[in-house]
Amino acid sequence: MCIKLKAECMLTCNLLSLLSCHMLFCLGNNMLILFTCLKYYLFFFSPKNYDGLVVRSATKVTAEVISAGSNLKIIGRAGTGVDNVDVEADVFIIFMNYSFNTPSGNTISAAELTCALLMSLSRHIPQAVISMKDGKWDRKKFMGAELYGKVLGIVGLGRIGKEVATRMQSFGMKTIGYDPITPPEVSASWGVEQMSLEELWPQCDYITVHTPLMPSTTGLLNDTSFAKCKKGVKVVNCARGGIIDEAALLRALESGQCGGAGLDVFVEEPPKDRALVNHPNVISCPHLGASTKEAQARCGKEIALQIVDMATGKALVGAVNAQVLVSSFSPDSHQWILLGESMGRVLKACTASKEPFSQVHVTSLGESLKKSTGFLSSAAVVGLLTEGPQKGPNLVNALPLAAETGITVQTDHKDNECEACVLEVSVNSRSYKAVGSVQAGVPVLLELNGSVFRQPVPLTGHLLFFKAANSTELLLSVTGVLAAAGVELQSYSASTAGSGEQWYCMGISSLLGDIGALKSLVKEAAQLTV
Ligand SMILES: NC(=O)C1=CN([C@@H]2O[C@H](COP(=O)(O)OP(=O)(O)OC[C@H]3O[C@@H](n4cnc5c(N)ncnc54)[C@H](O)[C@@H]3O)[C@@H](O)[C@H]2O)C=CC1
Ligand SMILES: O=C(O)C(=O)COP(=O)(O)O
Repeated sequence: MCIKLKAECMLTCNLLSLLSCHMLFCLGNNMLILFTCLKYYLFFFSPKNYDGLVVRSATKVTAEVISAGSNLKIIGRAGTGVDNVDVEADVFIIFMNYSFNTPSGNTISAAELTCALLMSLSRHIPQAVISMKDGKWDRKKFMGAELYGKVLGIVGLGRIGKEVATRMQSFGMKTIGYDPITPPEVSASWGVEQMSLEELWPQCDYITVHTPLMPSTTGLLNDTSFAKCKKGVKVVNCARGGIIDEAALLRALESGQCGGAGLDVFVEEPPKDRALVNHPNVISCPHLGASTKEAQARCGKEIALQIVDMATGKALVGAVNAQVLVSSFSPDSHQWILLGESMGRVLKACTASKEPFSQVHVTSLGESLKKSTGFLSSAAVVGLLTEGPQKGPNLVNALPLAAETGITVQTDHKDNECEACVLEVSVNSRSYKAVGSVQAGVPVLLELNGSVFRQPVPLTGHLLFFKAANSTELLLSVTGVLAAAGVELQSYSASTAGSGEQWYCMGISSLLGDIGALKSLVKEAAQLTV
């Protein structure tokens, strides 16, 4: 048993050797993780086959991708920015995936590339290289300027901003900066004096941005802020395309307000509009900040360890619903989760009223299920909220989703001798109840709305439930309807004869095309596939 890996694209393969050694030996689960940095991996792989997805920045993990991944439990971002993962698409998605990233793994690499771009801008190195390859010897054209004594403005004083600052200080640059969160005394301890952006713009010879891309940082450098800068200011963007407004930058380059730009990132990658890339004062890279052997090895190792930790129940402090998710990886819990979900589906199908549930009560019975009440209730709510066979709520988002739709979920535990799960729901002040257990590794239904089944009902395959008055003809009539519809009876269980009506459950070869055919024979009927 192991985590199986599928890698897409050569760039991710170098992660793989590290990842595989961690994953293959650490886990007792059978998970399939897809590593991809292909933008359109969906066209090649069906995400529903995977338990996990590990991406770099090029793969856009959209709401569509996430909802197509019905088995998806984890999205790992082997890198810093998570702007390519749509974690806030809607409530079905917010809690669905336990999303990791490896923020410090590529800090040094991104910082070094930033410094390289700053140096290249000051001495026109890339342009000089091209000119030499053209057979020229143009010493005048590439007159540069020292970095020594110049002022570097760093917008965003997080991990990368700090590393850039300390490196550029060794060139004798004065480093000033702005960050709404990093305290000024902290940045001062590594040599960066903080000030407002209004104060910062006019002082800088060079500006480098190191913030995430967010609404508040989109277009941080725009026409207005460029106008406040020193004429000829040089800028570097190794963070995300759009933090420096691309149209404003082009205008500033053309007017000479901006003397040069070093760009590793673009709003559109690769950029279709090549005006910036082709500008003589722009030097650019195809998003290479994290593309070093060391950064990829670190990010690969970190994401692998994070996934292993998650799957083995460690390092989950502060994660929403993490315990539920962890339990879903444990083979022991798996059948109980299936039970909870199946019971939810049975009660939903067998509830005569189609009104929404207002209250759900889940009780775990038996010492060994003491710690299972949480995931049993999530699983039961998944079953209760699932509409048809299509993908709906899942273990992680079920409880928040129930709360949002006004359903109160209560849980309880009782140290009975037997192990069982009791699910009760209220609809319009009527309550419905199911009791189930796992017997010989199979989820079974023991009781439905007060009727105790003589034989536990295995909750697998196609099931037909009906409630009817106890009579000798009933079974013959029902099997007649099944036979007429070409449906085979595979198993049968009746509840103990109470007074009057009883619940029956039949395992059938396929669902009836028209359950209404039973109308004249039974009081209530429902069919479902679990
Ligand atoms: N080119 C590449 O290959 C790479 C790019 N990156 C990008 O670099 C960015 C920064 O990475 P880290 O330094 O590791 O992140 P970080 O989270 O350590 O630092 C970001 C800093 O930006 C600050 N910030 C947020 N809003 C701001 C605003 N309006 N003005 C000024 N500062 C603001 C935050 O307070 C934080 O201190 C990432 O978000 C990522 O998009 C990261 C790695 C590689
Ligand atoms: O870590 C980041 O934020 C990056 O931009 C690096 O992206 P990558 O993993 O190289 O596609």
